[in-house]
Order: sequence, then structure tokens, then C-alpha cells
Amino acid sequence: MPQSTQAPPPTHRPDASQVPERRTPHLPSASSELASLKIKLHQSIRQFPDFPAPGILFEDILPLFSDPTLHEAFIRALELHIHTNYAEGERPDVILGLEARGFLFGPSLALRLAAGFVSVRKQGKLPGPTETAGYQKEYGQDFFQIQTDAIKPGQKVLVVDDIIATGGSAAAAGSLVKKLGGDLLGYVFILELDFLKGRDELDAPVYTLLSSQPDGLGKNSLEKT
Ligand SMILES: O=P(O)(O)OC[C@H]1O[C@H](OP(=O)(O)OP(=O)(O)O)[C@H](O)[C@@H]1O
Ligand SMILES: Nc1ncnc2[nH]cnc12
Repeated sequence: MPQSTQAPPPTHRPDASQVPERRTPHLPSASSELASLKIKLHQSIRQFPDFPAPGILFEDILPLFSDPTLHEAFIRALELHIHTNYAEGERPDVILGLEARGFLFGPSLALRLAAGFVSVRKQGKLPGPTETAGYQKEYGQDFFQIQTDAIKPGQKVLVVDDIIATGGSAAAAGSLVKKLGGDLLGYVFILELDFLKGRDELDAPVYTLLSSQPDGLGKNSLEKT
């Protein structure tokens, strides 16, 4: 191939005084990212007055899972929370999800953390030997069960659920972890109904992404038809 005989283009050497200052692109910090995620999460949660019983303002977290971008950001926020708050070697071996809404994100979080996922179910759903704990929740009472071999003594366990209201459900799950000899690391919730002071019922650290809707019966509130 003949070599090009064309002269190379002149090197452009601009006058240094005229070069605009090069700026580092603005990268949002993890905390500002989390703050904007929290706003979006709040906006996605809907409220239904008088469901499932008169006087209960039901917080519907399901729409957050129908938007894949929000869903991904939510799981990422929980993963970041674990990585920044628990040193390596102190992280959960087991994510314990509470039926039913703890099942929506427990398994995804467990995979991200290379942890196992274990289910706590309502009474009568699990085969084989089980442990049982009864509890009172915001709108009724129930029983939780866990399979006796689901947690090995000494395993570090993080309990996850969508909402903490009175704390009854979470406290019952924590008691099951202890019955099986697990090391209860703490609790993670999407939303806390803080006026019910449910966290006072729990004897391990509690992390919630969001607290009660700031606007009460606000724009996300759907009137009963
Ligand atoms: O703090 P508490 O007063 O105990 O209330 C919180 C619990 O109530 C809801 O579950 P629910 O039993 O209604 O069942 P579901 O997830 O199966 O719909 C919620 O998902 C929590 O598990
Ligand atoms: N107000 C509420 N909304 C949704 N889930 C709940 N679980 C307990 N109280 C609740």
C-alpha cells in the first residue's frame, strides 16, 4: 500500500488562556441517590382507607414492583445498606422473609448478598417439623411457622418484610429465629408506620427505607368505592 504523501493535519495548540476549565462531571453521592429513590418510592406507595377493616389506612407497596427501574433501585438500596452497615464476615447468612410480602424482595436481596433465603409462613402451610409463634398485628391475630431445620444454630439472620406496623409479626419472626439458635442480626422494612411504635417491640436493630406517609391521606390515597 503506498504511503500517504499528504502532510499530517497541523497539531492544534490552543492558547491555554482560552481553554475552558475542565470540570469533573457531577456524580451524585450515594446519599443523594438514596434520597431521590426514597421520594420515588414514597410516590409509588398507595393508600386505601378502611382496608381490610374500618379505621385501617392500608399502605399498598405493590406498585413499586411493577416498575422495573424502581424495583432495581430499591433492591440496590437495600444491598448498599447491608454493605455499608455490616462488615464482611458480619453479613447475613440467611435472609428470612415473612409471608407474604416479605417474599417479594427477600429472595432478590438474598441473591445479591450471596445469602440463603428462608420463609416464615402462616400456620399450616409448611410440611415437616415446625416451630410456631402466635402474634397480634394491626388488624388481627395470626400464627407464624418455620421449618425447624431452616436455620442452623449460629447462622446470622436478617428478617425482611414490607411493613412494620405494631411490630407483632416481626417480633414473632424474631422469636422463631432465636428458638432455632440463629443469631438475629436485625430487621429491614420498606415502610414503618412510626406512630404505632412497632420498633419498640423488637430487640435487634431496625432499618426502614421510609416512614409513614408524610401527607396522611395525600395524593396517593385512593378513596374506597
Ligand atoms: O407490624 P404488624 O402490625 O404485625 O403488621 C405488619 C404485617 O402485616 C402485614 O402482613 P399481613 O399479615 O397482612 O399479610 P400478607 O403479607 O400475607 O398480606 C405486613 O405485610 C406485615 O407482615
Ligand atoms: N396499615 C397497613 N397497611 C398495609 N399493611 C399493613 N400491615 C399492618 N398494617 C398495615
